Amino acid sequence: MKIALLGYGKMGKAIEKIALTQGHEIVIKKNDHTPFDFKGVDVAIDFSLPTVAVSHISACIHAGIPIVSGTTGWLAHYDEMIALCEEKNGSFIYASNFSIGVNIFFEINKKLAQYMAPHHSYKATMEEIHHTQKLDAPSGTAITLAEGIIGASNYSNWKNAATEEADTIPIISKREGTVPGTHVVTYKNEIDTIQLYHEAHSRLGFAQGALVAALWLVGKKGVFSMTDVLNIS
Ligand SMILES: NC(=O)C1=CN([C@@H]2O[C@H](COP(=O)(O)OP(=O)(O)OC[C@H]3O[C@@H](n4cnc5c(N)ncnc54)[C@H](O)[C@@H]3O)[C@@H](O)[C@H]2O)C=CC1
Ligand SMILES: O=C(O)C1=N[C@H](C(=O)O)C[C@H](O)C1
Repeated sequence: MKIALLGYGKMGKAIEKIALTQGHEIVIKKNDHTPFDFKGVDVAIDFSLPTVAVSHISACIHAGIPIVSGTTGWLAHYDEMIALCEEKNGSFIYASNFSIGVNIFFEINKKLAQYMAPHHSYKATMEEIHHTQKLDAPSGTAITLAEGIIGASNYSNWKNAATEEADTIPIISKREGTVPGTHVVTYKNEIDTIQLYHEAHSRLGFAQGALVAALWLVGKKGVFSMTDVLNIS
């Protein structure tokens, strides 16, 4: 496959490394606002900036190029991109986290939230730890985890702060060194504590998952998610 990397930073480079070993070709490495041309591109993968992702997704959909985006922090425009993809009969996947481990974690998180829902004495909290270069907070993964709990319980909001509000999940964000990504979901009452913990050891899982998703998307039309790609849930 001929792949366009829209954003050639830590993730773009990690994806390139795997793609080349599998015989794919990187035909675009876009790292700034310089205009580019999609000629000969089979699929595009966007890992750029929260302020840039929407222009990448929109350009790909208009050009009829399947687009996988892992950039976080632009979700205020998600519904707009879905509508555009449907209108133009495009091909689009967004995932806050492409690793298989985290996508399994997402499913367990939803199931645990269902079990915990009747037990009001437990308070849910979340912590995410990432490297100091990360621009957005909370992480996209933490937002997906919070939405998973909200969809299966009496919680109706999340807040990126410590809060005692009964209907709100507090998400604490920490930025430390080069941490690739750690997420912890905790339920606690006076009697005990239950925790779900995921720690990425490197960016390999994110990069592998994004490449799998990109190859899967070629030839398909519509808006998809990692649950479609991995056939889980
Ligand atoms: N969904 C997932 O599994 C994962 C998502 N991410 C997200 O992906 C995004 C990128 O992460 P990293 O690669 O670690 O960041 P990074 O900062 O290493 O790379 C971003 C790159 O975008 C480039 N860029 C800036 N302006 C641009 C423009 N106009 N067009 C194209 N590229 C431009 C920068 O020069 C930089 O090289 C972040 O939003 C991060 O949260 C990161 C890891 C996994
Ligand atoms: O910025 C990162 O590095 C990561 N971002 C994603 C997120 O915001 O959840 C995924 C992963 O945790 C790494």
